[in-house]
Amino acid sequence: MTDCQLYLITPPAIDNLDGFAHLYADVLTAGADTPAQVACLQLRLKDVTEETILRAAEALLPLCRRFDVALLINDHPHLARKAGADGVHIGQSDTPYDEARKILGPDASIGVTCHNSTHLAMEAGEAGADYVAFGAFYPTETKDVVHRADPDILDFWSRATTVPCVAIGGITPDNAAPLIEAGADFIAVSSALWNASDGPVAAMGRFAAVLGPRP
Ligand SMILES: Cc1ncc(COP(=O)(O)OP(=O)(O)O)c(N)n1
Ligand SMILES: Cc1nc(C(=O)O)sc1CCOP(=O)(O)O
Ligand SMILES: [Mg+2]
Repeated sequence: MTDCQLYLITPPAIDNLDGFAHLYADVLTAGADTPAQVACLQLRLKDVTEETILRAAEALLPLCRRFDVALLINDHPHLARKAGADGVHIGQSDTPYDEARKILGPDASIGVTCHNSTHLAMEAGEAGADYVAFGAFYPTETKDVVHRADPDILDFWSRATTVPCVAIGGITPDNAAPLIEAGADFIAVSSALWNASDGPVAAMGRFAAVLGPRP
């Protein structure tokens, strides 16, 4: 039994926004009322203009609202605010937490990358982060990762604090179980869903099976 939920991350490029929005709606429909119900979507577009990010947010936000999914924007607190998104995810080299909080206000969700460091996570948690993210747990082609994390950090973190933790990096339906068992509150997934050979909806079904029944 788990209350771990799915945290989806968009592909780094979306060529056909209408097509992607339809696919996203299908994924959310497949996940609705299942254990894998999606808690969050992070819009993570790289090497695109601010206008492109805002247009994507505008297309995806109504679907997020309809299915009660939080929309977070990667890297850009100003764009998150402009888009009316629920918050931002920032890394260690992005806008500092305090500045992001000033831009977004007290009600926004702000998540912080903490690699494999409980020290970074303590700093983020004490500053007020809504979640901390550990990774990469497995090899990934979505991003060049420097830091690798071990499930033990999830176990330690979930016993020691009440700040939610996200596990990220190469997570698939086949390798997610140790992270869920170790205490991840969310598993963040990109390529295992969007690039699944039998399609994202089928992959959603496999994540639902791994997450098991809700408590
Ligand atoms: C949930 C989650 N965790 C970690 C990251 C990585 O953030 P960052 O280190 O800023 O790297 P980029 O994603 O910006 O390339 C994330 N995006 N989401
Ligand atoms: C965006 C990102 N950040 C990571 C980190 O370790 O901080 S790993 C990663 C890629 C996540 O995509 P996939 O599920 O395709 O591996
Ligand atoms: Mg970043």
